Amino acid sequence: MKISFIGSGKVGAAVAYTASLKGLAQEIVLTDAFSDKARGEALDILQGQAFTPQAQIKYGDIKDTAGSDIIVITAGIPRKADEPRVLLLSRNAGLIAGLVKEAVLYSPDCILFMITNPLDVMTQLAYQVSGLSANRVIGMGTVLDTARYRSYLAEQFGIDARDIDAYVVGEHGETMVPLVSQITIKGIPLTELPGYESAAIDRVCDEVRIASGQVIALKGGTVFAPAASACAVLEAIVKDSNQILPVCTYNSEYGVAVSLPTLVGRHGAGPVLNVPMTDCEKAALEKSVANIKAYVAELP
Ligand SMILES: NC(=O)c1ccc[n+]([C@@H]2O[C@H](COP(=O)([O-])OP(=O)(O)OC[C@H]3O[C@@H](n4cnc5c(N)ncnc54)[C@H](O)[C@@H]3O)[C@@H](O)[C@H]2O)c1
Repeated sequence: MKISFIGSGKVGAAVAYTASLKGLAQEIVLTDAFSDKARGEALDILQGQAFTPQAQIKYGDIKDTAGSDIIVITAGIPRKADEPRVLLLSRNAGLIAGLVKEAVLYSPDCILFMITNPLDVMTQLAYQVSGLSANRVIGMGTVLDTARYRSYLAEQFGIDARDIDAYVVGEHGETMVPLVSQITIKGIPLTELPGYESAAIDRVCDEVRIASGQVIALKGGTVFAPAASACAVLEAIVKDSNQILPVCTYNSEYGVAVSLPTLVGRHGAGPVLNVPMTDCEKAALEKSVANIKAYVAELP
């Protein structure tokens, strides 16, 4: 398994490091517009190899990514705490279209894993310009928002986050939809928990919506939770586990890339699974999809 990173900034480097700790690849290639950055991050990971799973850790340019099984796109300009992710659209669209086309030339059989924001628009763009089938262009989507949702619910109710089934769907952005009606803990409805109160869920949903901005304001960027979330997706692909993750893929029903619970395995993503929703949640998802479509319409 060869995993290459286009962009070795804060997130790219952290995902590569986490992937190396999990032993997800035999070969990891780091690239960046600033080649010294890629080289520095690769050497830093390499120098810990005496105590981590063995892999070839390399740096280079796009040619060195040739024959990759997975290409992770983390290049681009991140947002500031008070900026919406969509502000990055004009900054990142041209850059990402060029990088995706070039990467696929060298790795025509790859799975593209998009992390650059605005995530949904960049996933749609990558699908359009790559020529790859929809199942091979996967955005991190609301996997990170879902991780935050489960983590905050776990903290609120004093339970293990891994026991919680709860999803955030829709846009990885302001109109994300934390699904409240279907939250279960190992199959038991959340409403059965001692101490359950609906106001607490509302507070958690509000916290999830502002979670990213809060971390960016405090430390300049989100790094560890994105790395854990990205590696959950990479692991599902590498281990062909058919795990259900709310990744972002082009959805023919909606006509745009959007995040919904989806099976993820060695073939990539799909099929998308039907999650029961209340009328209110369905309406919020429709609004979120409309928002993504409006942004996609702004693509040059
Ligand atoms: N989808 C998510 O859940 C999620 C989470 C966190 C961050 N992000 C996004 O990931 C992206 C990266 O964030 P970051 O914090 O690592 O930013 P960063 O500024 O630390 O890293 C970006 C890197 O991209 C590189 N780069 C720029 N142009 C390039 C090019 N043409 N070729 C190769 N490399 C190039 C830069 O040199 C830099 O090292 C941003 O768009 C950010 O918003 C997404």
